Amino acid sequence: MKWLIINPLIRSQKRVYDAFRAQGVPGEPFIPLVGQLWHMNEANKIGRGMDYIVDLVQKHGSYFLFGFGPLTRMILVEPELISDVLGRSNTANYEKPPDLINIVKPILGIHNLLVSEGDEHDRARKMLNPAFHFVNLRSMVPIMSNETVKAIDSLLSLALSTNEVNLEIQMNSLTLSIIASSAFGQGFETTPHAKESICTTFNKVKDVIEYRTLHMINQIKFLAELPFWGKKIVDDGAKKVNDFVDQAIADRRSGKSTSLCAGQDILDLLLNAVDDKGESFSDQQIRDEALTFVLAGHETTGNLMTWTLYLLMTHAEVLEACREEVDRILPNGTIPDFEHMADLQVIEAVLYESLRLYPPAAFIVRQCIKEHTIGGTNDKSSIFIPVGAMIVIHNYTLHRREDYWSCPLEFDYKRWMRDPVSGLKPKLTHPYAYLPFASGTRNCIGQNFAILEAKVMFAMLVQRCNFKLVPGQQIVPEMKGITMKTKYGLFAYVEKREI
Ligand code: HEM
Repeated sequence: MKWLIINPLIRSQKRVYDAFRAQGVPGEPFIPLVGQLWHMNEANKIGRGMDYIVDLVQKHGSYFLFGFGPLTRMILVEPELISDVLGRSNTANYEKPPDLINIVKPILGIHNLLVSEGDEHDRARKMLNPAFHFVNLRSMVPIMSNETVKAIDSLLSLALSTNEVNLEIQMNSLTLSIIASSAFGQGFETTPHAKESICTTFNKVKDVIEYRTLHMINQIKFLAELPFWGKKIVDDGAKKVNDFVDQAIADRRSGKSTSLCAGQDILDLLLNAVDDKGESFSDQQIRDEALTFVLAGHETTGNLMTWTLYLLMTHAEVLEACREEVDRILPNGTIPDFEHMADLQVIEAVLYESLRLYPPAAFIVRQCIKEHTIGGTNDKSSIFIPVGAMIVIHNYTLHRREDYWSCPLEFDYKRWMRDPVSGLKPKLTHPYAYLPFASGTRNCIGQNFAILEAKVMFAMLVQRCNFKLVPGQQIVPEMKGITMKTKYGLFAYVEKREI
């Protein structure tokens, strides 16, 4: 009892709580084991889960303490302080939180970009950074557009048979197809039933992981190891997905399968990546990294698409501006390619604004492993961060701060339009006021891929479909697993647009 609960979940959490309170950091009261979970669940039930934190910022200011179940967290929405947590000078003082590791470990292992630390992470990041430069992603644009054509066909036939369509499910399935086809190539498309079987298994495992995370099972190590609450589904599913990826790697190595595009896909890039000494990744590392891209890359981008379509359906003038641009740059149903991307400026601005109001990664968590001070050493506003402290950078609230954004709750894509002469994006009021892809050494390696993919999908959906929101729905954001989705789905009538 003492080692499982009292020490890790009560004493150590209270120690961190007291260390912050002694410095005058405001916060909600310390309640052992449950913290403010009850309040948060009540807010979630009525669709105010995200706004609950917005309200706490109103109450306490831009940093404060909050009990996420047994775990004490410091919520941070102050850009200057955030820059000290995410910035390069303090990288060595933080790690990813153990609960994130528990969440992803069953399917991705621990040797991957998302959760590895130190030299292992630095090496992999250096080896993979070049792969995600815009130019290297160029060859994958046809995979993105081909998958979107297929998804639009099935979306339209589904709409004919069922009348209303849940766009959230459709968008997540499209982005899963794109990232998996970009990661595994031919085998994914041509092996009989591989695509359906792997996607279904992957989604089933993710659903169980989501359930276990919502019920605090993944966050508490000894609970996560017990053979209950869907653990077998996760273990069996992970084995099936891993076996498939091992086969895809073996087939690519032996030349039995190739990428689905003219150039290299993600699997080729992983196979060809070398470190400073000219050494490659092992097969197990390639498998874990490929699956990490699939997990980190599909739901985030799927949610971006869902929220963007919601905003499009509720802002007629935005739809009009997008249509005008798409019909001019991609006339008569032209399929977008890499060369069109720079010209799709309204489409791009709409996506950035959507990421501001509805960031799929609604918060970023770091655990302090070496004590230090943020906010300047002598300053009255400085905060000493003790070892074990968990910092939550709450993007959803940060992106809605009145002092950093004019009319923060308005959907105004024009704030992101590039300068027509220089082509540069407008300057932010603070570099750490907008963090949909995080920042610093652990920022999102896939952000170029995500923006490219979202531009292709969004431009084609605007070009080829008419969307109308099914009236009477409540559309509210909620954290599910590690991303922010709609609480009840996003239902729309979809029709083919004549082009
Ligand atoms: C709209 C889409 C996306 C959003 C909003 C997003 C957001 C983020 C954020 C906020 C992080 C930092 C997480 C943290 O520090 O805890 C992250 C990391 C990461 N993302 Fe993304 N992501 C997106 C798409 C993608 C795609 C398409 C891929 C892969 C192709 C990807 C791969 C990764 C990986 C591997 C990491 C870990 C990087 C590291 O720690 O070195 N993401 N992402």
